[in-house]
Amino acid sequence: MAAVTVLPVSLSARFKGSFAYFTIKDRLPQILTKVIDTLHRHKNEFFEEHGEKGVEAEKRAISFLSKLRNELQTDKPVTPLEDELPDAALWNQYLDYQRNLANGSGELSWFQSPWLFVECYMYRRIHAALAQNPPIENFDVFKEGKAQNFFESQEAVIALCTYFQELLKNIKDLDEKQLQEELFKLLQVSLWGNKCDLSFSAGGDSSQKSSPLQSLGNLLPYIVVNDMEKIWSLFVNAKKRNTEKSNVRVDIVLDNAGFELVSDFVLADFLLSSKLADEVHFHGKSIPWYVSDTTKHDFNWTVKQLQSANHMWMSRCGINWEGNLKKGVWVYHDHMFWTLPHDFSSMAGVAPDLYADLQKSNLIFFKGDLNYRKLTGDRKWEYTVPFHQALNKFHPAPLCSLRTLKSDTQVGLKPGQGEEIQASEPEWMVMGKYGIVQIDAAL
Ligand SMILES: O=P(O)(O)OC[C@H]1O[C@](O)(CO)[C@@H](O)[C@@H]1O
Ligand SMILES: [Mn+2]
Repeated sequence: MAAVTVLPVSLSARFKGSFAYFTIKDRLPQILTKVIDTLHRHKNEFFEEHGEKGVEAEKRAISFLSKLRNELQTDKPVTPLEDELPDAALWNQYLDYQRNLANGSGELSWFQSPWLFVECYMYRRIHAALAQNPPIENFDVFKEGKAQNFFESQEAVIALCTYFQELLKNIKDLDEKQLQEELFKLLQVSLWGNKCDLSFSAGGDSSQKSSPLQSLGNLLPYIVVNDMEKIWSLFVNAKKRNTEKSNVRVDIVLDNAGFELVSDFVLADFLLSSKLADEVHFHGKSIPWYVSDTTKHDFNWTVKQLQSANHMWMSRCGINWEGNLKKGVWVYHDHMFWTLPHDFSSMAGVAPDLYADLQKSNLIFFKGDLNYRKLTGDRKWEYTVPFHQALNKFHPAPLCSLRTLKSDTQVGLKPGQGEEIQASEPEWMVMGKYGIVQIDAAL
């Protein structure tokens, strides 16, 4: 008989004093308040664009959001979605599933439910507040914040683009060792780029201020799982095996727009320019999500911003990247699954088309904290549980998480390692100071 794996409990605000508890109690209401303020501030714009209809829609959206905030703060049951958006049925099935898991203990409230579920649910309701209210249905309440993060990171973007364009000049002459070193640097830039998300700071300033390359050495000790050597082996093996027959494909499941996205673009460009890979597939969100996550609009906007920048190397990057998209060696995808509440172990069942697509990849990078939570099911794992086990059969292809820790779940540590860091820095799992480059692949 096959062994049945017992999964640990889900993180949840029902554990008073936990990070989930503080997130739901403090941070989520703050985010909702900011969203409401944003809509207020755009009232005139809605009027100018759509007349009275625009203002009425804004009022309806605000009242829907105030009701949502009230439900959250008074720990009301999580209610089925009432809109007719294409994913509503899947959401409501998931809500039923969560209710059944709770052993029919009645309605599932905000503070009693799994954290991952209610947090995703809040963003889905924010989306509904707009999507149900034409003519402002396409307004992205987080757009301004994402743009601001990009502009405030300008110096870091310039430093990175300049470094990269210099590197490209002699990339053909680099030997294996040097290529490996450059790959490691750009992986780390993309990893630390994940510090710059906006839901963590509840929409406050979180831009990249210093030069992203200079500090890498100092940050190295904070990478608590470092599988960079394995990534290198994976590329070397993939090249050997694939020679002329088929392309080496890398996928990047994106996280935040702003500096992090630029760091992902640079990594993707490096993989092609160094010929370690032949095509890169990016996966973004189809609705505004977790304040700073990348949508198709953010993706294209960022490439355009770089292209038209008043700085030679920035614009060179933007022009090259636009070219990559036109040539089809860079491909942007979005899929409804990324904004469902399910963890990734359900992907093969819920979104078999996406799973099948990812199976074509030689290596999938998952950026950021939320993706890590979804990879590992957002559970109270022991630190030493192997990553492969926590993935709970999710394995479309070799995969790697590039994530700074902003939630209290972490697997794949050495015995005693977690306890040791905890002793010197009790908040280490939630402060965004530590990071992982964690791979699951048969090498
Ligand atoms: O952009 P990231 O790295 O996925 O982080 C999202 C953040 O939102 C959270 O879900 C907190 O609300 C944390 O897990 C994390 O801090
Ligand atoms: Mn994010």
